[in-house]
Amino acid sequence: MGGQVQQPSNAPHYDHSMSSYPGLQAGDVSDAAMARWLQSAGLQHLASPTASPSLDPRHFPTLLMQDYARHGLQNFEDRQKLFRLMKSMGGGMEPGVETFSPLNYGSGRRNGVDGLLSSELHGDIAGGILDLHSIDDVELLSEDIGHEPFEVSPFATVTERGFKNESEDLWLTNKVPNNKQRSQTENSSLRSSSFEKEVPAKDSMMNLARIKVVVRKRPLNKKEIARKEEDIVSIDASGNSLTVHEPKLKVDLTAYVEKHDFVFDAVLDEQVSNDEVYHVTVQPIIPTIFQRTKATCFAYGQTGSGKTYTMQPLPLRACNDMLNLMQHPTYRNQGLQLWLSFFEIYGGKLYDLLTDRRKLCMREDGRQQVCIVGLKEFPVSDVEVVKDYIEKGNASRSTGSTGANEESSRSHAILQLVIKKHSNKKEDKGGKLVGKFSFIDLAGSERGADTTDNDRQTRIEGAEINKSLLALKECIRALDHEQGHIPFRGSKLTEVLRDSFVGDSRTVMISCISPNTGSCEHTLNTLRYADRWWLPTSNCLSAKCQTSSLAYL
Ligand SMILES: Nc1ncnc2c1ncn2[C@@H]1O[C@H](COP(=O)(O)OP(=O)(O)OP(=O)(O)O)[C@@H](O)[C@H]1O
Repeated sequence: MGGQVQQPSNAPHYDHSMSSYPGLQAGDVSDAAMARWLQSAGLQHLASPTASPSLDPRHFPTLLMQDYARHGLQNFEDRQKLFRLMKSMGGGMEPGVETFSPLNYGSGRRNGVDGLLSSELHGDIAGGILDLHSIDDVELLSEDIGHEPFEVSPFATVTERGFKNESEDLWLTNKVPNNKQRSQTENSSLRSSSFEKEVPAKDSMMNLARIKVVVRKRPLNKKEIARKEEDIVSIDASGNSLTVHEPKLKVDLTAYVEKHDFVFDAVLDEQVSNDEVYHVTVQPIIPTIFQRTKATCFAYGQTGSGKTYTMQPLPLRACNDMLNLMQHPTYRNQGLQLWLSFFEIYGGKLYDLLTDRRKLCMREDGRQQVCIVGLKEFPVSDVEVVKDYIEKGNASRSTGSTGANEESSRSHAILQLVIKKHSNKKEDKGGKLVGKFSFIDLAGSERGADTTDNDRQTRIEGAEINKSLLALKECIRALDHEQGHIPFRGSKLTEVLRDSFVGDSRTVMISCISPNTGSCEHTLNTLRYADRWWLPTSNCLSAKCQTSSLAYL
């Protein structure tokens, strides 16, 4: 995979200043030159009028970004070639294969494809693709809140300057903060909450991408450094692309490095703090929870790649922001209450992590709403209490030792924060659901393949985990393709998550990766898993949709 694509000497030169899109305009390049250029990347069939009658090669660079899915570029290898070709158009692209020399790639920053991908294109990646069903099990807040709650807010102007600039912009533009922004967001997190005095405008809330994929790279750990392992993951200065430098051997045993490029909504390097992860991923979604949204944040990745490290602080911060937002005049007298529950899926069964691992039962009601019978919800009005719940729940998780992590999670842990609206009426026993945020620390992605796991129980666990991760991917893909049938029943995990994917939902996936040479294969698998969520569909052709569709190997 990822073979070398050399830009031929007769390749057309693209003047990036020519248009808003940094490509050429129709007619600038002859068909023959374009054909040769495509041929050089193994994409000659795209230049052939018979292969794709409606594709005019002269428009090709523009189409790459805007319409390629319509023109048969769904083939995985073609997309890979296309991506490399585009990257070579961006200039400064090194050949895909380089002679291997031991060096630390992780510390270097490289020019990537950012010049090709406008900030606009980085935005609302998959708008609408999950909005298949509307659900009616949620309680709308009163008219003035449910419809235009923020227009009359005296804080609206402040919001434009405050919230939007600090957090939402990071979300919308998919930029990882630079050092200056980092210190600003760090400071903002030290203020107890961005939402204390500010509520974002409804429009800006609803403009948030429905799905966001963020990659987080952890630093090399002591063992890896002691083994003199290399850091083989370099992150581009643009903050949304990375390169994996895979060490390989030729048949004649010559060492070389194969480069694999990926583009995501955001890529966070090893220096990024948990606070920054929160600002980039979860924080912008918090206000939407008050607008009947169901949000989900996953951490996916190999054992020991930092999923738990990444996920643990997020609900705590989210609680803090939610509680602060509840105190805002807009919501203060609405009878809202925050509830917390924490359970795990282990071996296809559900256990309550806050009530001594009591076994739970999942049921569907007549409206196909998921209900976890026996799951205890705790009211939350103080962040300190949440800390205790998280610690208690994590201590109850099924863990074991693997080759990669001594305290490895063997289950999917799901912490849910639910906002309910309570009335004084007698018949209002449990309150009506307003919105929900699920935080999911998935079990290690490679559990079935860890060769040091040689006891039967661990292998069975691994098989179950792999099954559920596959099911999760299938569901997202089905939703993405707007297929009528969503295979939620493929695993307990997807059944439980069913209501979080339909209706007005927001999903953030944080792919955690280990940077060491020994994890290269798992790292590539993690990045491919995250990427393949984004297969382009005919209904997902907005310009903003294309960026992530190009994030593949
Ligand atoms: N970004 C990071 N910065 C510093 N240390 C980290 C980072 N990410 C992970 N670690 C450390 O790496 C180790 C493994 O992390 P963690 O337990 O979160 O992995 P995991 O992906 O949850 O593993 P598993 O799937 O086996 O549970 C921990 O000791 C953790 O503190």
